[in-house]
Amino acid sequence: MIEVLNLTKTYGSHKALDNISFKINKGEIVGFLGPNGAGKSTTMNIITGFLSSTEGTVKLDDIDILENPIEFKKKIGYLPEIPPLYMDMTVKEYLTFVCKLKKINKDKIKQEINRVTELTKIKHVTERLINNLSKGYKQRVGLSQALIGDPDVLILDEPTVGLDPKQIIEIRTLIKDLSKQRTVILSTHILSEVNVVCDRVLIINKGRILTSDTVENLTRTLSESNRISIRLNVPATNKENIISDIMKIPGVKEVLCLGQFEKNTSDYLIYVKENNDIRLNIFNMCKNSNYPLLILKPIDLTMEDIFLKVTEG
Ligand SMILES: Nc1ncnc2c1ncn2[C@@H]1O[C@H](COP(=O)(O)OP(=O)(O)OP(=O)(O)O)[C@@H](O)[C@H]1O
Repeated sequence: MIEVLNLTKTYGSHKALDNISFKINKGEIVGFLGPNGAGKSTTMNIITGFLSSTEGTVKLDDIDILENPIEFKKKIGYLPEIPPLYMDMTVKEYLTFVCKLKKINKDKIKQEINRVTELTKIKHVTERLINNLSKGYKQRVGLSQALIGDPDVLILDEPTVGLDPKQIIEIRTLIKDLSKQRTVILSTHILSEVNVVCDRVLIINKGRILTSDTVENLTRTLSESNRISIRLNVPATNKENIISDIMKIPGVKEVLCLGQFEKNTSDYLIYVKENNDIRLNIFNMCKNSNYPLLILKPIDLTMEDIFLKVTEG
């Protein structure tokens, strides 16, 4: 388990982190979110031992980063936003170099490179120059170096930035696979990535942790009302009657006509008071009023909605 305890970091007179504390359990994938300048990189740099804190500490399975920095760092694999690669080395040369830096026993280096390149699925390119690899493959080489020494915790800074959609899916799948054996902290600006990859979200702003919960719980607690969108096979010229019929359903707060997206149809967004499931009522109202119902879809808060609600207070 990682424990961040009362971490404060000041740069001159500027407080970049203001007494933050959080815990991350073994095997969790946690998304670290925050606007620019929130303090994400500062936190990551302290957890990985690149920066020292002004106050507070970080513990990993009871090893304190300040008391035992070498043992602590052995347990952490870090992939910075720009992977630290030497372009004129082959993948094998580079990973051998990283093994030596991480003090892997000389006799075990070949075995270790085999292990990590199998995990990241780059075994077939180990003899190639890093410079000639695609961006997705370079990212896999970066992940491989983070995995050398089999660390318990992986810290990944924007691991999918700049990749094409196919590579993004591949790297996300890889991260999910890797997390089965270890804890992953992922800093990202791509909010949909958090939905797909993470078990939990930590939102930081102005050096303070604002919230830490599962996406599901955040969606539930932050929704002031549920929303349902419907499409009727009735032109928008009838919208006054339709809105008035929908408003008669108990639990409906507000109805907006969104316009026409298909010929002879109209779409409506219905705001419903909390804890009211009105889907059957909508269906029956449509049947009784002869409004053929083409689509009925509950709309959840997106990660963008959650992020804005939390960071804007
Ligand atoms: N070396 C430094 N000297 C002075 N101020 C710094 C230094 N590094 C960061 N800061 C400031 O500390 C605050 C937190 O910065 P940090 O880089 O941790 O934010 P971030 O959340 O990672 O932002 P981004 O998403 O833009 O990378 C910012 O206001 C930043 O300007």
